[in-house]
Amino acid sequence: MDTLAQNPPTGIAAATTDLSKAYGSGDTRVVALDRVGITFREGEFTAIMGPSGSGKSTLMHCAAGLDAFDSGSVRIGTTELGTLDDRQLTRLRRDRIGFIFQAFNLLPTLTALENITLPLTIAGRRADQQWLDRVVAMVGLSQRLDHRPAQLSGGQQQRVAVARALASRPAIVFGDEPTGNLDSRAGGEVLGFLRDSVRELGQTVVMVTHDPVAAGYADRVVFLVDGRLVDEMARPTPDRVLDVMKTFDTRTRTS
Ligand SMILES: Nc1ncnc2c1ncn2[C@@H]1O[C@H](COP(=O)(O)OP(=O)(O)OP(=O)(O)O)[C@@H](O)[C@H]1O
Repeated sequence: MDTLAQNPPTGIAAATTDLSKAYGSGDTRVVALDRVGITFREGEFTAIMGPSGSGKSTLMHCAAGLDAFDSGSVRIGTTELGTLDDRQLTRLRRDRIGFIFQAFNLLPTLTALENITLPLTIAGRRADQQWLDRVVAMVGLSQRLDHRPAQLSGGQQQRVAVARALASRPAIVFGDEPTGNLDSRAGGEVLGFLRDSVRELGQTVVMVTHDPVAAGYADRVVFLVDGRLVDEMARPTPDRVLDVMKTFDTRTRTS
């Protein structure tokens, strides 16, 4: 697939416009996303934060083509997800999007290298060896490529998952609490690698997190409350993020 021809550079890796989604109906209807408009620029690291139930995971899943939405639009590059059928959507996810989840989701019988290249193998694509070497070196796994997941620490396993997400050089990488299962040191390493992938490799990364320290690694933080985008912060620090989160606690308690 000639992705460049289909997707001329726009500087925008992904964007949502008036994105809305509700679960259930009648008395049990919950509006998870309420007309969310957000742009993820190429080469930028964005953290999505907000109180529990504010719609973070729903936003990520809709933006990544994992979940259907009710109205509005989502685009990856210049491709509108609403125009794709299931088969095209599956292909877009496979070819253009990288995923990192809280659980590492590695296959236990495969080596680190086989896990990293598995999505390419499934897609029938050859790895760009130079790119793969850079990614593997960046996450510090060069000496451990023959190890199986059980022979790696949690932090190392998540580094394999980071390399797997980057291996196809996707348009955008989505992480759902990627450090949720790691201690603070291993989590800090993984976040450092994600930041390096943005700084050194020009990747675009979007991460859902509860952790102000994790958000401090991002270039900007967007805040959701009750399915709405309510605030945004450039060059976040953990303290400033915490201050904003505290105002949400107060609002929730007094509403
Ligand atoms: N499958 C579902 N069925 C019904 N309601 C759902 C479903 N998934 C999410 N919701 C509701 O939609 C709202 C947003 O949920 P979502 O998981 O996106 O929030 P979140 O900010 O990611 O929460 P958390 O931080 O607790 O993971 C919540 O009120 C949640 O209860």
